[in-house]
Amino acid sequence: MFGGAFDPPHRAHVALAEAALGQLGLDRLYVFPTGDAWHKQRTLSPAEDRLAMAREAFAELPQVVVDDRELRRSGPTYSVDTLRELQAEHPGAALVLLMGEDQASGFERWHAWPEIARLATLAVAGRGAGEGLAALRALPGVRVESLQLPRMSESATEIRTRLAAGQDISALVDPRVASYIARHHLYTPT
Ligand SMILES: Nc1ncnc2c1ncn2[C@@H]1O[C@H](COP(=O)(O)OP(=O)(O)OP(=O)(O)O)[C@@H](O)[C@H]1O
Ligand SMILES: O=C(O)c1ccc[n+]([C@@H]2O[C@H](COP(=O)([O-])O)[C@@H](O)[C@H]2O)c1
Repeated sequence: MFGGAFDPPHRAHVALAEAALGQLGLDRLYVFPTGDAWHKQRTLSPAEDRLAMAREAFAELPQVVVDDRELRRSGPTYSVDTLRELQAEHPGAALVLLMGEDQASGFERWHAWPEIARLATLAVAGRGAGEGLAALRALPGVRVESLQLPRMSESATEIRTRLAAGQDISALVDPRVASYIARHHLYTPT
């Protein structure tokens, strides 16, 4: 499972998914655009736009299923709820939760994290100096895998900032995502 605001999805998200598919031998990767991101300060772009962009961004990875259930769920989005559902739908499957290191550093603040740790192995991609991974490994009962991929500086924040300033984002996102953003006038001052 790979969850995120995907506001917008960018090249690092896709590289992380590819690395996980290859290195962990995943049969399938469910991508979940977040519904109500209780842990983020800002209001996210509309669900339909983030879902459509995620579908475009991951379109070339046949093992990826972009799933809208977190967008349809009411109340705050908790990954533990999604993992419980996946476990019920795929009895006996070994579940893996992907995340970047910035999320790993705050994992002990996630809702019901000990249950998440029982339900899934956490696979973490580097994004900082390594302290997020160390913090995660120090938590009791957490199974951690480290994904090997070059450090990528892309962030959705940078993309939104560049668009607001009228700058080019073509190096940071899939061309189909760039086209969706342009057609729907996303992230530009009105
Ligand atoms: N450059 C990156 N390297 C590694 N992991 C990343 C990177 N960008 C995003 N991720 C991970 O992808 C997941 C979804 O991230 P999200 O959709 O919030 O993107 P973001 O670029 O972090 O967004 P924002 O800048 O708006 O906070 C998170 O687990 C995050 O850690
Ligand atoms: O379940 C939680 O409590 C929880 C707390 C923080 C983050 N998450 C999930 O982690 C994923 C990445 O979050 P973000 O902020 O990087 O987009 C996304 O699927 C969030 O729903 C989940």
